[in-house]
Amino acid sequence: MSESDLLSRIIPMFGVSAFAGQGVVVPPGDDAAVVTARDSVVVTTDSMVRGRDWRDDWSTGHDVGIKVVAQNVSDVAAMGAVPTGLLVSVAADPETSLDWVIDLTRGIAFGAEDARCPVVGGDLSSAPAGVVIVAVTAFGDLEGRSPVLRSGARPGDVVAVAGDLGWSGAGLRLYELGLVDTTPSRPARDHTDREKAVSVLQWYHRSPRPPWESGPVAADGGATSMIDISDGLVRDGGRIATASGVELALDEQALREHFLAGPIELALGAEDGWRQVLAGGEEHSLLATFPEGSVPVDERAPWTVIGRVVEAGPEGPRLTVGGAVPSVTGWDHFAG
Ligand SMILES: Nc1ncnc2c1ncn2[C@@H]1O[C@H](COP(=O)(O)OP(=O)(O)OP(=O)(O)O)[C@@H](O)[C@H]1O
Ligand SMILES: Cc1ncc(C[n+]2csc(CCOP(=O)(O)O)c2C)c(N)n1
Ligand SMILES: [Mg+2]
Repeated sequence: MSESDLLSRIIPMFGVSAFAGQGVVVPPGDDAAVVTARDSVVVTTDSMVRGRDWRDDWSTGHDVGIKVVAQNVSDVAAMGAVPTGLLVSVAADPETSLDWVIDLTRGIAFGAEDARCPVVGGDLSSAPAGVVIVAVTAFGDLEGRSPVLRSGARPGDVVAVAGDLGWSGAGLRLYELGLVDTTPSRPARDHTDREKAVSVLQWYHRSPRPPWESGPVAADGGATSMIDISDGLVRDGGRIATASGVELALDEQALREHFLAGPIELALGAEDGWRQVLAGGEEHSLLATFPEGSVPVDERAPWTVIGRVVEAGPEGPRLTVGGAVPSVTGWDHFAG
């Protein structure tokens, strides 16, 4: 199949016409798309690489599509913005099956629709044997809000999370332990049955649905800093601490109660599960700080208070859990 044949299959799947009038002036198909922007534009990019970010024996093309959209939309949300457009670039070994590419496209289209955000273009390229890379760029609109940076946390603020912690990391760990779940639809959250707990965690690892709507809610509520948790609570919380020059003093009891108890502890046990709560990557939940008394009340995706911001001590900016620096550090692509 030629490149233009493939594009003529892919582009209609994005159904951009549904978004006509919502900022897309020229849809995919020309040299570039044209979109309207009312204000400063939020822009971010995040890619996935076969073998590094997913394995074909665990994830379908559809899963990869959902996940790469989620990663990008959560970065937009972590600034306090709503997503307004996506660009999708695929570099694939020509042996990659057409079915896989179509499945990937369906997953991207599903994620984009869920985020109410059009795919406005992209690129197709071939890659050496075995290589498949999917790269997404996302645009966002702050709708008049000030961007929420990593650097605004102040002593006296409370630290809160929207979404779960450790689910994706626990799902990955369960795959690594040899459990293979390919439940086709989203399983119910289960706190009593181990098999169902395994299934829901592996599902979240394959196709996360972080609470990205909570980003603008947090910004409106006066969040002083925010980040999406892609490399684990400890590493990403540490980024807020460093950027803000403060200590994030997290409450071990609150973390264990809200995030370890339940599917993670059931599926992995307390010790391994706790590591995932602290250091599991790819969760894309939102971590934010708020002035005391202004944590938003959002029933759809509640914010859970997990600690406080305090002045940095002689050790400098850092993140502590129960008063100590955790021994786990989180994900780093290059740390080996
Ligand atoms: N190759 C690069 N060239 C220029 N800037 C980069 C490059 N890679 C990353 N950055 C910038 O460095 C910062 C941190 O990047 P990183 O990918 O760690 O983002 P993140 O938000 O922490 O992670 P994630 O994207 O998984 O949520 C971002 O501002 C990003 O734009
Ligand atoms: C096969 C396979 N091995 C390991 C992982 C785990 N993993 C990959 S990237 C990442 C952090 C976020 O990266 P980024 O900062 O690039 O978004 C994590 C935890 C996986 N998903 N699949
Ligand atoms: Mg991020």
